Amino acid sequence: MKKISILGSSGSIGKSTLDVVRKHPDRFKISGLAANQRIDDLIEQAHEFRPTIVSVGNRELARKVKAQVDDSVMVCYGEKGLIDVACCEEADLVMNSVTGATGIIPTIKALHAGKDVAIANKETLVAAGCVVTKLAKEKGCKLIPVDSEHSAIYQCLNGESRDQLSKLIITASGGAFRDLTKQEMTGLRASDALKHPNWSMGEKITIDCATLMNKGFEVIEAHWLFEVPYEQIEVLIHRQSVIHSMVEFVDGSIIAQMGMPDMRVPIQYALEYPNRLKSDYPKLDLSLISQLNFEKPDMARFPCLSYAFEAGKQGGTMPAVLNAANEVVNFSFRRNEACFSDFEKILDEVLSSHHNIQNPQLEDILHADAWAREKAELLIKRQS
Ligand SMILES: NC(=O)C1=CN([C@@H]2O[C@H](COP(=O)(O)OP(=O)(O)OC[C@H]3O[C@@H](n4cnc5c(N)ncnc54)[C@H](OP(=O)(O)O)[C@@H]3O)[C@@H](O)[C@H]2O)C=CC1
Ligand SMILES: CC(=O)[C@@H](O)[C@H](O)COP(=O)(O)O
Ligand SMILES: [Mn+2]
Repeated sequence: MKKISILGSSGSIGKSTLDVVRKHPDRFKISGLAANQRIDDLIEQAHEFRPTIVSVGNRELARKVKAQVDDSVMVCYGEKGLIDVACCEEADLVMNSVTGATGIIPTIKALHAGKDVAIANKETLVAAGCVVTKLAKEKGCKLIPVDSEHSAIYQCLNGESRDQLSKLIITASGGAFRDLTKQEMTGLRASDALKHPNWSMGEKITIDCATLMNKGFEVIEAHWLFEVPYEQIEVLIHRQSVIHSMVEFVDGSIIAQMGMPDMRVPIQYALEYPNRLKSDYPKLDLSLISQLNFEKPDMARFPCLSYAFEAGKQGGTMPAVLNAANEVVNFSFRRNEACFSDFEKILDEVLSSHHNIQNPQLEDILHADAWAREKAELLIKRQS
């Protein structure tokens, strides 16, 4: 039995992870669960999966949870609670599926505690990839990709020699605005951006898909996970989201991983890696798909993708700044306090006024993150 702690159990990835666990009671057991605000979901999960520790966003919510779960369950809260769940003694593997830079410290603490981490929380790798990947190596812990593209690449690289890799090809649906001109995108709101063509996910990532920032983050994520230079990472729009990503080798062969757009597949692969378990998830029937389309991304319509390539290449604290400023604009956009064109404008302004620090320590990253949030918030306030 592998014991798993889930950070972000009330979210989209968290719930899909619990569904995988539910389907394989002989293989997985839940040791800890952490949510933030959605305590009703967490309480229900605690009743079903019987973790030894749970955590929620604050003390008041923890008090409510305590009154409704078994006495034996330890109930924590806040930043420390998230860390306590990540480091709980029982856990063999931590699924990090919180959103945003909140995931950085719990990932680091889990690795320090010797846990393998299944990493869905891409913002941790974007902002602190240098620190986290180095630490995982030092501690001999696995950092297993959950993001569908990175799981695909992980599978394509299985058994291959790294020096024969020629490039990674990360596929992208193109997001909700893929068929619109730049002009048509200006007036659009969060409710429009939330209509992802292929995947059902949390709101923050779905908005990031509409700006192609999600794809930009995935480029940086791939750079750190697979130690591949940015010049060897390509993005390809593939509107069906059936090929989850590809790897090209020096002989010109391309290996692709395919499947239905269902996150339970990469999640299950991460939980059971390097083995595969039987599943009853809907299978891909290629005879029902009349065509697979591919096109180059349009950086002029989607400047966030080029910001990410640029920030990744500059390295240092630049990706942390990009991530933090994006979190602020994304949040404001969802509250109708920023418009779609603010992603381009505000991120450009924050990035160009940042004094980059190369080879950053964790403190430099956290400091850059805080600086970028403040700067982006100020810019949004100023223009409204
Ligand atoms: N959804 C998907 O298919 C994919 C997601 N990812 C990545 O996985 C991560 C999660 O995405 P997704 O599941 O869609 O997001 P959701 O918004 O659905 O879920 C986020 C989860 O994180 C929790 N959370 C947020 N902030 C805190 C905090 N401060 N402390 C504790 N818990 C917190 C939420 O708690 P609560 O709801 O209780 O407030 C919720 O459980 C993101 O980094 C995303 O980029 C990557 C690939 C695919
Ligand atoms: C499911 C998943 O991995 C998401 O990160 C996905 O990549 C979103 O789709 P697009 O970014 O291709 O729109
Ligand atoms: Mn993805």
